[in-house]
Amino acid sequence: MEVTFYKYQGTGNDFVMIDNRDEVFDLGNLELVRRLCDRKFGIGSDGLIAIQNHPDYDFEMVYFNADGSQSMCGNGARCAVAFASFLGTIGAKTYFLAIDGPHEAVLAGGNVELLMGDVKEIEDKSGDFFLNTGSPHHIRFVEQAENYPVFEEGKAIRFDAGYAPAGTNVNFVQPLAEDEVFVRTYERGVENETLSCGTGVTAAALVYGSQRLQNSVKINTLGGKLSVKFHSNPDGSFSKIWLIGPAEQVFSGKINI
Ligand SMILES: N[C@@H](CCC[C@H](N)C(=O)O)C(=O)O
Repeated sequence: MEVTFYKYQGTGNDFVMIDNRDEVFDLGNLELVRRLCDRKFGIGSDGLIAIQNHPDYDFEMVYFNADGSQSMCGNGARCAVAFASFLGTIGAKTYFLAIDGPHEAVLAGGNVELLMGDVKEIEDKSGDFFLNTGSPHHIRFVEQAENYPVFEEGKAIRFDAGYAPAGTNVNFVQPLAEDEVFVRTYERGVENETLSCGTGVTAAALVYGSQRLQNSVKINTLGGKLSVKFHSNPDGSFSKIWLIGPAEQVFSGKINI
């Protein structure tokens, strides 16, 4: 069967996008997900997203990492909103469902502004930090992210016994100014560094912003710029967390599945 796919990228985090409102794509076929994401034998991407109809929301986003595992994807969700807009199923504002629950998003000035789920707490990990922004993230501050061995160190922390069996994504964060950081991320499920990770930069912004008493943090990644705004609560939790940045369609095509 021939299926039309679309390729999207959000600050270099790239996704195969499928319009699955007619449910032609079998979401149980993880072998197919892995093949489509494969950069040699398939289309090539960090993950695959299917947009589905849902009775209570504008749409449901179903996200898979390139290895077929599932979690929340911030950049993917921004791309899914841009895709839903391209399909004409939403206006400038939307309310949709992802694996971690409901999200609002706004299309404004070429960006997609995504309301992330509330975050309960930041855990101290002997000078590093851990928090869940829809996906699990380890945060380590480094002086020079540019030359840091992100793959080697990231892989070691991702598979550390302390995070087993689920594992974690790992972010290396270099402070640039009181309200600005550079972030490089090793992603679980891609098992490599990606050019940007939305839930990762959100985690980095919450940790850095709460240390510097900033509620808005500019983010630089290898794939481009994002920003994160949030509200810090007295009990250590965070709410009204907005991840803001570009999301664009790169190309579309047809593939036999
Ligand atoms: N790239 C994503 C994160 C995707 C999920 C992650 N790899 C995991 O399995 O936890 C993002 O933009 O948030």
